Amino acid sequence: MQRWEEVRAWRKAQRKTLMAQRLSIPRDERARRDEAITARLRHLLPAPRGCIAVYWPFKGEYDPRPLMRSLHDLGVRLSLPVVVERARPLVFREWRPGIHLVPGIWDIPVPAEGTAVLPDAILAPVVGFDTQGYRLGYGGGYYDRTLAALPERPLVIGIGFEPSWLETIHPQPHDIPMDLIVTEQRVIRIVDAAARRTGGSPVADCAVPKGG
Ligand SMILES: Nc1nc2c(c(=O)[nH]1)N(C=O)[C@@H](CNc1ccc(C(=O)N[C@@H](CCC(=O)O)C(=O)O)cc1)CN2
Ligand SMILES: Nc1ncnc2c1ncn2[C@@H]1O[C@H](COP(=O)(O)OP(=O)(O)OP(=O)(O)O)[C@@H](O)[C@H]1O
Repeated sequence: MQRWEEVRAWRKAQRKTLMAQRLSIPRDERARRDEAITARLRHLLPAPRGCIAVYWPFKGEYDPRPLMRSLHDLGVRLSLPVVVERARPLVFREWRPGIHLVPGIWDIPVPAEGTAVLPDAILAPVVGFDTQGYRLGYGGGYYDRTLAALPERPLVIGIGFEPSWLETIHPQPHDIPMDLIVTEQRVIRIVDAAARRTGGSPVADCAVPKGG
């Protein structure tokens, strides 16, 4: 599959299947999977500094709200994505427990106001992910556009349930691979994500000590 029209139609069908599958997970089973993901993320994200972009869950995504509260208590600065303009990069606005949220695009709650922050790490909910670390989202291209526009590359952590795996999403030039994928069963590090993202080699990304 090469042509974008073909890939786009295929992705649309995959989204439909994966989302229906996700929404059919029974409530107690979902709670178990959510807890397992929360436990993994607590191990991965202990730093009481830095700024992490999270999200307000909808359509059966992993619910990061318990994690958000505990990270906040640890002193981590959190932010939520806001679509300020269609087909433009996302803006991340600071979130703290109790702040005023208003319905954004698709009625997803977003901070009513607040300054834009640049996250060091982004938790990105996925509809699907593939064996090379590429993300299938809702078709808006928002995360890809945002990553392409950010001045510095944050760590991108894709979050989803095990049945969201796809062999390939048929990556296109605009698709940016994630660094880590966390599911209820495992954490997968995408070894060459950074290299594929910049088009360089992994070696070129390493700091080389001067004079030796
Ligand atoms: N919880 C959560 N919040 C999130 C995201 C997310 O994935 N999860 N987003 C992550 O991106 C952003 C919202 N994403 C959106 C993605 C697509 C469309 C949208 O309008 N889609 C078109 C279909 C496009 C196409 O198929 O060509 C539509 O529904 O008409 C809207 C919002 C920001 N907030
Ligand atoms: N950096 C970019 N600049 C301009 N357009 C982009 C960029 N990244 C993605 N797009 C466009 O956005 C659309 C994204 O489609 P794609 O199937 O990759 O979305 P997605 O990753 O599933 O969506 P989302 O990230 O919103 O959940 C495509 O039409 C693509 O051309």
